Amino acid sequence: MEEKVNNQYAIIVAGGAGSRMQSEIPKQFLELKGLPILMHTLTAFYNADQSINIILTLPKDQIAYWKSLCTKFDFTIKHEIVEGGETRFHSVSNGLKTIKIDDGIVAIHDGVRPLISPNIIKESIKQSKLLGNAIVCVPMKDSVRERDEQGNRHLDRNKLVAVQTPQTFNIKLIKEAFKADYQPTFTDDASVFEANSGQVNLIEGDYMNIKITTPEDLIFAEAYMEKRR
Ligand SMILES: Nc1ccn([C@@H]2O[C@H](COP(=O)(O)OP(=O)(O)OP(=O)(O)O)[C@@H](O)[C@H]2O)c(=O)n1
Ligand SMILES: C[C@](O)(CO)[C@H](O)COP(=O)(O)O
Repeated sequence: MEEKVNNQYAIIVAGGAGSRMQSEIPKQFLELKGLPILMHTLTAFYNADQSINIILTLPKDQIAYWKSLCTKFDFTIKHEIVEGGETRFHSVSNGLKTIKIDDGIVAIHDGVRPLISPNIIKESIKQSKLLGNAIVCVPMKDSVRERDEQGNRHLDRNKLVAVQTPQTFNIKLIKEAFKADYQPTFTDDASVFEANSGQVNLIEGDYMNIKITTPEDLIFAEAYMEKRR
């Protein structure tokens, strides 16, 4: 009998230093409601679909620390650990290299977005299977301006969205896109995909799915988590 290949992957990128958080340990390991941020994130993917193969990128010098946290918190969700790279792009690239199949989907998600809901993960997987990719975003709430050497000008926010993760892709197509040389404008995976002439499909996200970047984000995240419970 032919063996059934599980072709759903998630790359959780947590290879950063968290310099804007200015904490002693990288922000992905800080505790929220008594559990390291990264454990909340991995749990959301596990709750969305237990069959997803989870790949976790970590700074090389933090791998032993993460393993010690897994023991301390008795964290048993299965995942493969991969060394992160110099930038987010390089961490994603390292994760993609460990996926040996082309026929399937991969959801790429920031480790520091622990409030992602399992329902949005499921929708992102469903739409990427139908359309080749699905990029989670939310409508802009603030008024926005563009500025450069010439000055600054109003932009129509009705045409703008704030991009979140997960960003989910057909594995073959995103691997192809990540063969590109790194550009500083590659701040997410959709921009890499688009540069390889890929049409990006947007799906509705959730304002609670914040990226924990600076200290005040921890306060919002705690409050959102409390509300969810
Ligand atoms: N070399 C890098 C840099 C970032 N990331 C990950 O990408 C996500 C989003 O990046 P960001 O919030 O900018 O994290 P940091 O790079 O850690 O933060 P900072 O820029 O403040 O140092 C995080 O989960 C981070 O760990 C990564 O995997 N590898
Ligand atoms: C991928 C991302 O979270 C989408 O909003 C964001 O672009 C990451 O940016 P950062 O420069 O790593 O903070």
